[in-house]
Amino acid sequence: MVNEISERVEKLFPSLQTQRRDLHKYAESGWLEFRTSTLVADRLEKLGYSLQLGKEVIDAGSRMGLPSAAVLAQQEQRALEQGAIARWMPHFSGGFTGIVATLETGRPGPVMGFRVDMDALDLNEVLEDEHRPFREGFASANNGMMHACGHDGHTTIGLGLAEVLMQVRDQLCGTIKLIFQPAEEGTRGAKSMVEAGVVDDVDYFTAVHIGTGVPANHIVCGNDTFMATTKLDVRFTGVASHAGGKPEDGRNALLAAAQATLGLHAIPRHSGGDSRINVGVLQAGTGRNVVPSSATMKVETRGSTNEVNEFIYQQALKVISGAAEMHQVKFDITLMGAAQSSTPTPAWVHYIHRQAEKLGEFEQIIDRQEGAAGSEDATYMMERVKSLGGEASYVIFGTDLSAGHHNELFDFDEKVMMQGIKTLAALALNIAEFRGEN
Ligand SMILES: O=C(O)C[C@H](NC(=O)Cc1c[nH]c2ccccc12)C(=O)O
Repeated sequence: MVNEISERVEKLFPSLQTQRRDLHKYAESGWLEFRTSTLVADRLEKLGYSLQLGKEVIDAGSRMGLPSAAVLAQQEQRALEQGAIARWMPHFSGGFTGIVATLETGRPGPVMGFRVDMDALDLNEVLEDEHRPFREGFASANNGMMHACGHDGHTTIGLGLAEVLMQVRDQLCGTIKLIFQPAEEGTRGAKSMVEAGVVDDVDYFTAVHIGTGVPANHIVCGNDTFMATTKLDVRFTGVASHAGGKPEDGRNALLAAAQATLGLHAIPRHSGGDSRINVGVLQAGTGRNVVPSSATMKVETRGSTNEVNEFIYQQALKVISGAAEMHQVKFDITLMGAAQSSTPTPAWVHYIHRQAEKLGEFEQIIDRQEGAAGSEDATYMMERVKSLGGEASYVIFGTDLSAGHHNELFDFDEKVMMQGIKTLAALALNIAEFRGEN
């Protein structure tokens, strides 16, 4: 069985590479994955999956950090010009770029959910010969959007998995659910899929990432370093006035934002775990001799537990309103993204470990590892599945990187996509083992 899967996946490699490079070239940021999602839907339908699309799998009100209507419309147009398949577009229009593909095997068994993400980062790719994607003609054609976190690889893994599982469908049981999620960056998309009920029937859930500093040919079966996080946009609104003639008439939004920034970074640590705070953007003012009447900030809080993050978040709200009060300016806060902390379930991690072992191509198979803490909104899906009694994990496939994640020179060794597909396919094929039915 293992050999059969390996051979099937290896045969797919040239098409996986072509697929990944096409997605890389037409990188699309969160909620703007219009071209990507039409191609994914089309492919999955051709493979024979039943599809749920757009509003069926995305709860409109739970979307966070959605671009403006103008940007959505303009990017939809851009996608069509770049080869998006028009007949699928009505499903995704307006920022509903999510897909769930289901394969009912017709044999009794559990529902297995696999989640991949599809979005690029707001980043300009390096367009120079030192960077392979440019050298080989698949660097991003979209200014300010770049696949610099490997989600082009994740989407391709999802499509490759779909193809292989369909090939071996006679050997599968239960139901396979492939979840293609928008807007992971900024932790904006997963919650809307959870609120649409996408994972409510999933018994065994697995999300994947490539890279993240894990060496090539290593696999982490149960990554558990996720920090809970909240992302806030803050806008201060004051009153402009003559900085020389009537400074007392002004209400200084720049000072409020600056005060808030220092106050945010002075929030105490928490004995319950690690925390982070970052003011990543601060923009204010219009002219040298004008008391600044507007300021905007982009802020994120993180905590190693939901409780620690909640503490930092609540403190942050007080700091922001205190700074506004101090300078007599108005403020409003928009929640732009959020994720939870989550730990995988040990039995599922153990099962993944055994399947990875059987593949016989990993040099190291690790259950968990201490690591640089990042955040991931797949944690919403993991926590929902766990709360309903299911199993969940987050698997990392190591790979050589040309530069770190979120860097303009990021690229990965495409062979990792095969390891990803093989491992996930093995999880589905051998599920009877986990259920103790063998
Ligand atoms: O908060 C975000 O915007 C998500 C973003 N997420 C990632 O970069 C993914 C990530 C970071 N660290 C890890 C470790 C394992 C898997 C995935 C990751 C982050 O932490 O800034």
